[in-house]
Order: sequence, then structure tokens, then C-alpha cells
Amino acid sequence: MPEPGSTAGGSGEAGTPMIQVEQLSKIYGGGFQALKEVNLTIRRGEIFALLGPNGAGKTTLISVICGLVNASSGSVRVDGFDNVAHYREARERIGLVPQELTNEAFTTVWDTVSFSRGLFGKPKDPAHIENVLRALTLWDKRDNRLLELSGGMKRRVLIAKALSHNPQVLFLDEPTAGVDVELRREMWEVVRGLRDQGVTIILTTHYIEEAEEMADRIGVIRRGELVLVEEKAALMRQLGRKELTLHLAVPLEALPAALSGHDLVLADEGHALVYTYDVSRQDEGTGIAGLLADLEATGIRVKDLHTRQSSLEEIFVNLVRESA
Ligand SMILES: Nc1ncnc2c1ncn2[C@@H]1O[C@H](COP(=O)(O)OP(=O)(O)OP(=O)(O)O)[C@@H](O)[C@H]1O
Repeated sequence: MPEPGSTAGGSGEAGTPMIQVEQLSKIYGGGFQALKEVNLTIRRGEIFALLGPNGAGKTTLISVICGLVNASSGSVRVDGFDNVAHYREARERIGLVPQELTNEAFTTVWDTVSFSRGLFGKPKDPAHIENVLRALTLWDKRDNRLLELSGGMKRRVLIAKALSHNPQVLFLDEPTAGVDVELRREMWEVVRGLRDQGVTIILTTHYIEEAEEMADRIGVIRRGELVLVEEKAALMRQLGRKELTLHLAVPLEALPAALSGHDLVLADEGHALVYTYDVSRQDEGTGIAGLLADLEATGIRVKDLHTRQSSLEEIFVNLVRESA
């Protein structure tokens, strides 16, 4: 690992991790362990979704990475810089979007975003602030006071503030908590646009739909432990199960013994058979051919059939249940 300040440290080189978390633990004052030996590498330019139930440790993890909460043990590097020994270098690479605006109702959009940049000791850069406001379609509102803005615009102001000092990585803590569907989609567009401009994005969410829609990779945290980190597509493939529903021409009262070797359930008051199989085992065969042959041999006629892939939501629920 390059030492901070060396040629590789903070070089923004493609291929080097944006964030590296090693053996990170956090025990709060009262003795509660909120993080347990978390290891996590965030790649440059990805959208990483940290998913977990209430109280799992999501906010604690991002707070420690951002240097707002001290770790009990372990380390965090941001662009190669240790976030304790080289706090300043690490922190200036990070933008943090909190859930709500605080007490700035009478400030204008322009002033609040410019002020945020100043907090990082960065020289004024009106051209950059203009770019940020334009990218977030806030330019026309630059002279409006925050209290005059809609909920969606306020959320975009939070992002503009976090981007004001040119961070390379943006943390969004529950970016769409409590917002309507339309605004949620608008936020997703904004986040995708930022990723397209090269910003690494880490978001925490309760909404599986949000992770499914947005993320390149997904981490699932539960009781302070990172129980899974996986490419979204691979997660869907590996853990996804598919269901084949066979609608029967003549309803069955019970499952015939001849079919007991298959993973079948009688449904829809005997009008359907539901067969479940692992998508990941498709290479070895799904067992569907054998099932259809056995159905024919038993004289069961199938009227219609359809398949359904389980959603990330089901995968997530199963995962959390399994690690309970
Ligand atoms: N300052 C603190 N002192 C003691 N315990 C804390 C403190 N902050 C958080 N905790 C506890 O640590 C655990 C993790 O909290 P955290 O806020 O990180 O969870 P979260 O996953 O972000 O939850 P949510 O989705 O509800 O925001 C919780 O049990 C919480 O009560």
C-alpha cells in the first residue's frame, strides 16, 4: 500500500481503491458494539449501496469513514490516505450528504453552497459552484432562499453543498428516505449523472428497490457485521431462485407420489404446481425436462406455464433471515 504523500498516494490512479476499510470495529461509550471487524474496498467510479435494517450500523460505518466518529480499532484509507493520520487529505476527498438541511432557511442557494466550500479551506471558485448548480438544475434558483425551495430542490442543495469542494467520493445517507416516488426517481437520475462524471458514490438505504435500481455492488450489513458484498448482477444470479408455475388442465387434490422427487408445491387450490429451482445451477440442469417428462408419464396435462425470477427483496429477506 502506498504511503500517503508518496507518488501513488492520492494520485487518483485508476485501479487503486477509492476507500479501503480494514478490520474496523466500533464500540460506543456504553459498551455497545456497532461495527465488528468490517473489511470493505470501494472501487473508483462505482455506485455502492450499503443495505441493512434499522440499527444495523450503516450510519456508524459511514461516519467512521468520514472521520466524524472515531473507530475503536482498525483503519480507513481514502485515496490512500489514512483518515486519522492524514485526516485533512482524507476528508477533503469526501463529500457527505446528510438527510436534512439544518437551520439555513434564510440563506440563498448560492451562499450556502459557496460557504460549504469555504469550510474546507478551499479558495473561492465561482466557476465550480456554477457548474455544480447547473449540473443539479439549481442554477435558476441560485438567488432563492432555501425556505422558498421545494423538497426536491432542498435535497439537491444538500448534494450541491457536498460537492462544493470537488470531492472524489460522495456519501449519501438515505438519499430518498421519506420522499415520494417521483422525487426518488429524480434523485436516482442526479446520482447516476454524478457517477457518469466520475464521482464514486456510496449510499445507504433501507429500500431494496433503490439498491436494485442504482448499485453496481451491494453490501449487506447486519448487527454491525458486513454479511455480504457482491456485484449486484452476481447477487441476483447466485442467490436468485426461479419459480416455474404450471397451470393444470385438470385440478389435483394432492401431489401424486410419482412427483415427490421434485421440489413442487400444489397451489391455487390444486389448479397449479409451483416448481422452484436455483438459477445458479442452470448449467447442471434445472430439472425442468425431467419434471415435464414425469408429468406426462403421470398423465397430468399442463394448460400454461410461466416463470418468475425472485427479486433482490426476497434475496435480502432470505439472507437476513439466514444470518439471524
Ligand atoms: N452515539 C451512540 N452511542 C451508543 N450507541 C449508538 C450511538 N450511535 C448509534 N448507536 C447504536 O449503534 C447501532 C447502529 O446504529 P446506526 O445509526 O449506525 O444504524 P443504521 O444502520 O444507520 O440505522 P438506521 O437505518 O436506523 O439509520 C444502533 O443500535 C444504535 O442504537
